[in-house]
Amino acid sequence: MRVEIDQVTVRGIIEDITLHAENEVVGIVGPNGSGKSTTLRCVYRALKPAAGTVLLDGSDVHKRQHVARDLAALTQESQVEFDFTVTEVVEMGRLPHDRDPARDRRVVTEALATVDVAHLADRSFLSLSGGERQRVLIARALAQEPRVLVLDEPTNHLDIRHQLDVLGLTRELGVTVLTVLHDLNLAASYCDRLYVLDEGRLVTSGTPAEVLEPSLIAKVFHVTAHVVNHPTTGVPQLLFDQEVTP
Ligand SMILES: Nc1ncnc2c1ncn2[C@@H]1O[C@H](COP(=O)(O)OP(=O)(O)OP(=O)(O)O)[C@@H](O)[C@H]1O
Repeated sequence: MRVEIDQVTVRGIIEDITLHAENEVVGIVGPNGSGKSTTLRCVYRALKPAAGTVLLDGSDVHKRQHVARDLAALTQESQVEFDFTVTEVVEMGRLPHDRDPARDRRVVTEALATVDVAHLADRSFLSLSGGERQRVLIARALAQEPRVLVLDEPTNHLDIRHQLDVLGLTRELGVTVLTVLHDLNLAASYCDRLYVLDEGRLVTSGTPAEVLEPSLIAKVFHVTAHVVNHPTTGVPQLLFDQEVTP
């Protein structure tokens, strides 16, 4: 599915953001407070931009019906307030779809296994660790069988193995994935293209190799970076000096 964010402005926070993604993994990176989450909020309809549009396959997300059948979001606000079991939480992902008990069960079981939480199926969500909760929330998003997956820092709380698992999975899904990532090396490894935000504006976009170069890193993040190619994948990775530039 095609996602087009066109000249979106949220007053005082982001200005004139344009971003396109279609059946690829697109990363949004940038310093704290640069407007990454705000941009995503306009996509999953938590915010209506003051100007600009967000289109899903050409139709305005704010006017479209049944958006939850197409789009799932794992957000900074994704929470479970009550004491549901893990299975119940993941089953919530099926709510946008017409009921089909056999299929629903199969999809939920598969989602639990995919993010390695099947063994927690009967546990209370509120009793889980931070990383376990995060994986269950990812399972809920997968159970929604979205064509667009919006992820705000999906690797939060995850150990390195589960970070790699979850990001690898986003590539295998073959759907449009829009993800905010703080770890630039993970972004370089798993994203087809990156958009860099700074102070609410789009600075540049392109493939990780095009975008993640030392002068851009210095300008946007105020650190000195060296680019090395990963010895087995050849993907550019960054090594940082410890000093922070003013
Ligand atoms: N509802 C709001 N009212 C006022 N300011 C807001 C609101 N939402 C966000 N902001 C401000 O807008 C800026 C961008 O916030 P946003 O959460 O989009 O940044 P971010 O790039 O996702 O940051 P981080 O990396 O810290 O998660 C921040 O300075 C934030 O304090």
